[in-house]
Amino acid sequence: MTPPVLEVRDLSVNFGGLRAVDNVSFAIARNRITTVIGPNGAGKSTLFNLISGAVRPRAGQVLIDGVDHTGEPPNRLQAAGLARSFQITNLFFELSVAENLRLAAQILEPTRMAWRPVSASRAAMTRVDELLVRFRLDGKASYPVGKLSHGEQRRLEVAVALACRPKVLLLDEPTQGMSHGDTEDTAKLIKSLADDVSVLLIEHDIGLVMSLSDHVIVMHQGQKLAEGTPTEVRGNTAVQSAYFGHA
Ligand SMILES: Nc1ncnc2c1ncn2[C@@H]1O[C@H](COP(=O)(O)OP(=O)(O)OP(=O)(O)O)[C@@H](O)[C@H]1O
Repeated sequence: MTPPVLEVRDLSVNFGGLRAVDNVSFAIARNRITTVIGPNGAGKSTLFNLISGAVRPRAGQVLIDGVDHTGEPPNRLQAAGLARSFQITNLFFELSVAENLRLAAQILEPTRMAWRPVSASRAAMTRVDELLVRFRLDGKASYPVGKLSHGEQRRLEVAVALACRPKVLLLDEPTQGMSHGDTEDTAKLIKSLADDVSVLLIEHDIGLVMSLSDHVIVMHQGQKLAEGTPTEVRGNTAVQSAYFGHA
């Protein structure tokens, strides 16, 4: 049987006396959108930090395609197929849109080509062109990132994360701070990503969660409170009282 593309088993971490993530286990399905929800402080970002190698777990395992990658640094996890989008913070604002994508896509070049200038990297350039079109940034390829709108910067951020053709993409609140129109566009874009990549998302906009997700994981006080389809989760009384504020 094919293993899940990403699985976490009994993942835990403490910050001082606080168990920020407490024995959390789940698997995400291939080419599906799985969303983590939960009130502020529930442990969602910490869970992402554990999965992406930013924080080492105290216990538990992170498996990609059935292989244990627990505690590996982000670059090793990226090589194993895991990418994370960082809310604009890893864009180079003074470089152009295309240059940002080229740098991220450079990893697709064979190692023996690594010394060549970025502009001579055929595999990377092909990927950049694909992403520019797909993310509707082709008209702005030569713009410095600092000149893009907030919505365009967020879109570029996701494109940069996808440049290395990951198997799993972690997206932390991809629509935060966006206008209504940009949020709708981004939702459509994320939906279309699942053709190529399995997506794990943190999102607060519950309308978006319900329309976008194939599967929802609910966190509360560091623990997994429930998981299921959006309808199952919404109908769960424990989730209603912990998250929606009524039962
Ligand atoms: N580096 C850290 N050191 C100490 N405590 C931390 C650290 N990171 C997170 N915490 C604590 O761990 C708990 C979980 O935080 P986390 O940011 O993962 O929650 P969250 O669900 O992502 O919340 P939000 O929706 O507000 O972003 C919180 O009580 C937080 O204060």
